[in-house]
Amino acid sequence: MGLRFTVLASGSTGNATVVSSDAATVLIDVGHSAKKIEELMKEREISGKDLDAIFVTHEHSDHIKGLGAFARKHQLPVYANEKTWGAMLKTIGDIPDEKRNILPTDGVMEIADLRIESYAISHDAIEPVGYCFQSNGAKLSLATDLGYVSDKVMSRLQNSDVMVLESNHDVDMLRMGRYPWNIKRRILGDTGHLSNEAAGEALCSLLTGRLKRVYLAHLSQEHNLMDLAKLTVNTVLENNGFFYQRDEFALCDTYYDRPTPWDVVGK
Ligand SMILES: Nc1ccn([C@@H]2O[C@H](COP(=O)(O)O)[C@@H](O)[C@H]2O)c(=O)n1
Repeated sequence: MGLRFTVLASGSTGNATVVSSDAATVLIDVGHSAKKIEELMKEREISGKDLDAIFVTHEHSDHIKGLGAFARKHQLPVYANEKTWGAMLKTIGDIPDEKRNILPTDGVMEIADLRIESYAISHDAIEPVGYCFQSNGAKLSLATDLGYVSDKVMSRLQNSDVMVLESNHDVDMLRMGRYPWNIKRRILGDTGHLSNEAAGEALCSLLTGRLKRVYLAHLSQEHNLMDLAKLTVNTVLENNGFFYQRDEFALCDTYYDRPTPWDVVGK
């Protein structure tokens, strides 16, 4: 096997993803209570005992809500960059020194046969990152909570087999919606969240023959619908000359309240 993964939950109410290679399993973000994360994992027939480590993208509560309790309960090592550690320590409570690991913002590390690459993203957290995972020739990339896809980010995402990509909002729905203007400006800004259109535009530069599936993620419950996100992404792709068959490439759903099915990436 290359990799397998499940997005346990995705959206501003809580985020968590499990990624496994043959010899390692990691959890990325713990954005629900520890109890809820256990329940979501149980739905995919895994538990905290199956994990080797936790990786953190950034300190916003929808990414670290249950981190401290979950890491302590399962005595798991936690990886985050230095600034993120500084920003989240008060919230997550005590993590023993031997379980605290500082990961470079743009770095690579290995756990058994799982290669984990972190890369800087543009979001209004102290030093947020995305992650790419590789094993046995398979590559999975996670890119959510980013205001825009920089050239540097784009280069990290190239050659992915599968991606989890933010498609947070429909711009018109957000503009007409009930959020206060300062929040709308934040979401639409360079350190906010990717719109459906922006996700489609990013995919125009990423859709090589290798990319087989993109999970649209971190959808707003206020300003988006999965069908609308898919329609918009597809329209952007088609307007840019990208037409594909269902067996060549697919846009897939994530959910704020339940896990995606296990997806196997690569052989
Ligand atoms: N009153 C609110 C509502 C949302 N946010 C933040 O906006 C972003 C998008 O949220 P969605 O639920 O619409 O995806 C996200 O970062 C929320 O935390 C806010 O700050 N205040």
